[in-house]
Amino acid sequence: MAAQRRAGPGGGERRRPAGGKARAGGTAPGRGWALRGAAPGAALLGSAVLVGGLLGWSLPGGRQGGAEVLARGSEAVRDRFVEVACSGDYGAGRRFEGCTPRKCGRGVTDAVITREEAERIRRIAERGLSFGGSDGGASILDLHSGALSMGKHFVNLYRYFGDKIQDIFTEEDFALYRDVRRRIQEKIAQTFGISSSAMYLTKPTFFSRINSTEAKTTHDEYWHPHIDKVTYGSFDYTSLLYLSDYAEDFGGGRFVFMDEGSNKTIEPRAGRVSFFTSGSENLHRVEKVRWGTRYAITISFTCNPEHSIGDPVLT
Ligand SMILES: O=C(O)CCC(=O)C(=O)O
Ligand SMILES: [Fe+2]
Repeated sequence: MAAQRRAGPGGGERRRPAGGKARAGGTAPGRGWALRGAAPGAALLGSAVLVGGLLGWSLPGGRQGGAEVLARGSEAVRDRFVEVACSGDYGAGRRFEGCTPRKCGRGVTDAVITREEAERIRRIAERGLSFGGSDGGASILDLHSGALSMGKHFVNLYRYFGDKIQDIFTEEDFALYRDVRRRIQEKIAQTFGISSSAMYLTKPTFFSRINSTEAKTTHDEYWHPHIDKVTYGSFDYTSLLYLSDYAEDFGGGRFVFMDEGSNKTIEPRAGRVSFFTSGSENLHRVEKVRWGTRYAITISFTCNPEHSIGDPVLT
């Protein structure tokens, strides 16, 4: 799902956290939420460079109804990686040595974050989201900016609660969030052969909670095909940490890489990390959730230090 970069919600900016990585700019992260319509959809599907190298890919999950399953919910995946040819999306702008993708692809692992950690993280999301929630089926909470879905709009949780925020989140919550982010960053760096210190957390990085309630605004329309680099601009590497189980906690809601000729599906599983280069080699969508509630975090990285954001801290 994609938080929209334009159209700022009432969320606005949280006071600058002390410490953490320096953030240039300081414009409101977590602005809005919803895809830019279906704009990147069909046209990009045709033009995307998606002919994967499929290195090391031995059909682990098997085929299902015309789509290949890259990772089933019922299996614990140690390390799975599928290389795809990089699109031209990384050439036009500045290239950052040790970070800008030379190797592109998709990885899935259930071995970086434990199910127990995922459950603790999900409780943080549930707590924060309990103060708001979209009227439609898709709500977000961005711990970096404080943006929280509320009805048809967004509010800023930090502005709303002020110092009382410490009654909602604890330092341990934030420490766990930081640690999870760091381990995912290292996994991405190792997999793509880049330097972890040359990549930076970027915005939006946010929790999502999706149920089957009908969409009320475009912010609720998470299911459109999109390319993260196009939708969010600064992304070079996208990661998703799933916090609930496909077919147990919710139905529908699978993640789909839309390749020419065939789709590749990832079934969410608590503790599962899926990560991929953010260019048009990885056009994707999320199926509509049919029942239950699906929790995930989108954690995004950039190679451009100017787009870096700091970890959230309780101040
Ligand atoms: O939650 C997911 O599986 C995907 C989310 C996504 O595509 C996004 O945040 O850009
Ligand atoms: Fe996305």
